[in-house]
Amino acid sequence: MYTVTDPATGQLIEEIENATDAEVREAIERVGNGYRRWRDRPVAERAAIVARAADLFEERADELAAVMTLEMGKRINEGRGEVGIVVDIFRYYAERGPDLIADQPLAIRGGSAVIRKEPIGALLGVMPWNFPCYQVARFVAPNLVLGNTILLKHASICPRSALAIEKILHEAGVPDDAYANVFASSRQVPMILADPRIQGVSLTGSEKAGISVAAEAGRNLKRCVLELGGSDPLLVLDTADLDETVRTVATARMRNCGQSCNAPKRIIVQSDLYEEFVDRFTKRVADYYVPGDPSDPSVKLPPLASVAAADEVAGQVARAVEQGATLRTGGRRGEAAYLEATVLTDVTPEMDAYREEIFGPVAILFRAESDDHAIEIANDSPFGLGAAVFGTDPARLRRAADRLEAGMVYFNKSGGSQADLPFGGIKRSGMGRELGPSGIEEFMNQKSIRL
Ligand SMILES: O=CCCCC(=O)O
Repeated sequence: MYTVTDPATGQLIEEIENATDAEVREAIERVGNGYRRWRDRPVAERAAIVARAADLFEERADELAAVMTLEMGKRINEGRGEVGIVVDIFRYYAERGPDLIADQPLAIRGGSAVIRKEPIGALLGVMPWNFPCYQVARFVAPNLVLGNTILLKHASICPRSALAIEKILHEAGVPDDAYANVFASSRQVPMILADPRIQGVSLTGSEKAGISVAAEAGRNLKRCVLELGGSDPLLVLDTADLDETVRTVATARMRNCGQSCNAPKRIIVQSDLYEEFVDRFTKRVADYYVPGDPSDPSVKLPPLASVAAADEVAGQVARAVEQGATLRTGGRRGEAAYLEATVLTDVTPEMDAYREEIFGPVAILFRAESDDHAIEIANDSPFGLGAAVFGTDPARLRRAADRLEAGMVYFNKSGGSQADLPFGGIKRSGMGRELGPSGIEEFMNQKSIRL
């Protein structure tokens, strides 16, 4: 069942039946048959359609933000911000896409060749609830410009976002056999991947979902991009302005109610700053991140996306405390899907919280005795999505960046996607890249033509 439940009140608003197997098969057939027609249209036409989609997303930013607030509790202003990134992504691929997929001449021994950049077919996208519009955009925009067609299975708590996105794409001129939303269940994903018309899958989601989709993709020899969890480290090596660093780090951790794969979930602070940092950070979190109605633009801490998500995170916090961590602030569940913003310290490698991802408004602070120690703690994780280093000495920042096991490193800033910068991780954070030039290459046939 796809459901709309307001996480701020717990009220069930709408239920939508899952698609039947016959409906899923019909959708596969549609995007499978539509592939050659879409691929054969000139790239300039596909890019113009993607540019029109950008305009429509921009026009409907308020409407989309309101849908996200209702479905998964996103703060209304963050929803508008998310749609802003979506617009950038569609515009980036509309403008840069045609060049990114132009023939690439290659001098080779004994002659010359050209790398022709072609689409591969119909693709499946399996998308999560934390950024209902952005996650779809970074998969869909490059692939539509390239000439692939798309079957989209959105998260079961975001059916209205899924339909609003489909409507925009169709109104922009994407034919309904080039993009189709399907309310499939996770159990129908293997059947979709087994179909010969589907050539690849992109999943953003949990490690568990990644393992199951990767296994099906492997069994069926389908290409796959996985953007999974993270427990990103943020290193504070030194600072010229502690209050500003504290504010920036707290904002990064609490953004989207802490439900970002690339949020800085482990904050590692040099020992000479540690005590002061912990005090000021705890005060900032306790005073500023007061829970409230996500549709009120002045509210800083919305509910989590669902009661189940809030229960899970509250359970992780309780277990950490049982295992010996210090709870500096927060930790209590509120009504519906609310959970107080939380700060934990004294988390040790023996505790579950040391290694697992905590997908909610919970910051864990660690003390490091040196840069090397900070890097050692940062790398002691099964994940490798992003990392951030804060400091004033460019040489120390660069040295840390060289040694951090992560797909992305940011200096004096934490995460924050941008259309032209590749995004992705290593280790258990997944494989492949989205956004930037790399994002259009994942489902591309780089055909070698020996002239
Ligand atoms: O959950 C991952 C999405 C990242 C969003 C962002 O960087 O803005």
